Amino acid sequence: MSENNKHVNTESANDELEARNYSSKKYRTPDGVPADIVMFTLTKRERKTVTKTLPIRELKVMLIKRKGWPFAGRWALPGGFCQENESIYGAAKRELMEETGVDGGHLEYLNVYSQPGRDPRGWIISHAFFALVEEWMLEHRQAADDAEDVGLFTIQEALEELELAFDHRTIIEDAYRRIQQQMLETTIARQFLPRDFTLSELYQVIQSVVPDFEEPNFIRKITSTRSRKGIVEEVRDDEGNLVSSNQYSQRPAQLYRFTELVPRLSIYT
Ligand SMILES: Nc1ncnc2c1ncn2[C@@H]1O[C@H](COP(=O)(O)OP(=O)(O)OC[C@H]2O[C@@H](O)[C@H](O)[C@@H]2O)[C@@H](O)[C@H]1O
Repeated sequence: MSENNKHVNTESANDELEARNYSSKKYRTPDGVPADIVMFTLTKRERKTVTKTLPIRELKVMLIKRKGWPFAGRWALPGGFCQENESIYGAAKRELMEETGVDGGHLEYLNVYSQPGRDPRGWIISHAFFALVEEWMLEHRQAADDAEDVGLFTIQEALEELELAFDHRTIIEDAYRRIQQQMLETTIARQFLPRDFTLSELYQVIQSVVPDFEEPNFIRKITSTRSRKGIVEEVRDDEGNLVSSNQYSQRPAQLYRFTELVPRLSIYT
């Protein structure tokens, strides 16, 4: 036996011994690891006006009223405990499926919430995600056994008017900041728009998530500046003619769609 092999054998014998003597029971471990989801949707209501105009779009967050202790009667994010045989992402996906009946959609990791005392039941570390879902997905939601009531709230209502459970206010604040940032730096607006849309609709969607967004040269910038050109393209019919729509305006407006291009914005360009 070579010196090298001898070394490997002793090492694995040591490992085996250590594995046999190891017990995680000797240590204090968390009492639970839930996944919480901030589910955002953009509601769309047609206005009752004579002239054609854009519908009212509002960013809403879905909350569930808790039935039992802790925080009975308070509004909370949908969430549930991760089981031993699944990943945290898997638990979040399962929760999203239970709440919306839809498999898929935009689900993204937000942050971990581990402040001691955040859950009176013990050492419970929550991993939060955010999801962008379409309003119709939430309409089909059946109230789950553990939920008393479910509601869609504006961010202002959720943060300023409701008494929320656990540290869910902080989670919602963080998620809101994240989607505002993403709305300005990525093409997530596509999650809230039909495939073909006008640039006024895109502008409105951005503003409904980032209310202080104002760009007087929006159309010129999105269609012609070097860093943004190629993110959206004009819709054309089979003959190559431009397609427009007068659904929300008196005069027909050009339709656009997002391309597959991933914008790489730099602070230097
Ligand atoms: N410590 C625990 N670990 C694993 N499963 C548990 C635990 N406590 C209860 N459960 C199981 O989970 C079920 C409760 O599930 P939910 O109602 O989904 O959980 P909830 O009470 O809402 O707890 C999740 C919430 O805790 C917060 O820390 C977190 O932010 C999340 O919103 C119970 O019926 C029970 O079967």
